[in-house]
Amino acid sequence: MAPALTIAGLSVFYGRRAILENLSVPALTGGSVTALIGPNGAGKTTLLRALAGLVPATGSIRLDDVELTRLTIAGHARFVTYMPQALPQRVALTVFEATLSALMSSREGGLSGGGLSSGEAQARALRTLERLGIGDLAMRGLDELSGGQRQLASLAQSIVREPTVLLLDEPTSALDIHHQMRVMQLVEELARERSIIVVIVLHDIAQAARFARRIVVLEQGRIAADGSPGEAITPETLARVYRVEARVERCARGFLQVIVDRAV
Ligand SMILES: Nc1ncnc2c1ncn2[C@@H]1O[C@H](COP(=O)(O)OP(=O)(O)OP(=O)(O)O)[C@@H](O)[C@H]1O
Repeated sequence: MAPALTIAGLSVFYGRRAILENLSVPALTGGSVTALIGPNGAGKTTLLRALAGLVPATGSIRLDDVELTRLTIAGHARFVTYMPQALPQRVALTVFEATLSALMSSREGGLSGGGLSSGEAQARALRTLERLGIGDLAMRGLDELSGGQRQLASLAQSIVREPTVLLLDEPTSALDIHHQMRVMQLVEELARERSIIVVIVLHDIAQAARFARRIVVLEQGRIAADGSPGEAITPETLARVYRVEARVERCARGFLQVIVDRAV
């Protein structure tokens, strides 16, 4: 059965300020992508960090029978991989070495790489780079990559682990359109193939609608909409949450398109 992640009554404070207050999200299930969207400062990164166990939170985050809020950071890492927006990758490793070492550390932590031989682990690391279209960067140093290439290398390190829950914070923000599509296609395929629960923060609403089966719209730490792209992305929601006048239309292939006319 596909895994399910359920958030109930979740609160996160920075100092005395509530960033998320009593937030509940019905089960996010493995096998498809959920996009988390919303304006700057809405609390999207804070929510991902709470799910990854990186900020203190009260309330409940259940992954099937496991209460994640009771686990240590290392305990979280057995189930959850989080790719942050900022990429601290000025380290003296090649792209291949960094990908392999992410996979090996996940093996120690009990993730899906657990039963792999070192040959199989190397093959999986290379296959991940190839699926992301960066096989040619395998032997390049992380410290000699462009911003977009570094983002792709960082993604490789997250997805190679094939965690139960994959949290990606704006993973396509530095990428050209070819690589944006490639990443989103791969993430969607991996979710389906491995029943991974993928939660991805995106600012590109059309991209979110194209690849996510479910969209959660966050506004000032609260859920403003939650549903299929057609349910969650409406001119009314966009006006209320983003303060824009926008049209939501379907292209010839049936995908939602958002045409923003002006900020209001
Ligand atoms: N370390 C921190 N200390 C205090 N306040 C913080 C901290 N990190 C974030 N915040 C505040 O928490 C709120 C939510 O921030 P968060 O980064 O979660 O928003 P976001 O939705 O991811 O925004 P963006 O789209 O701009 O990345 C913001 O008001 C921000 O100023």
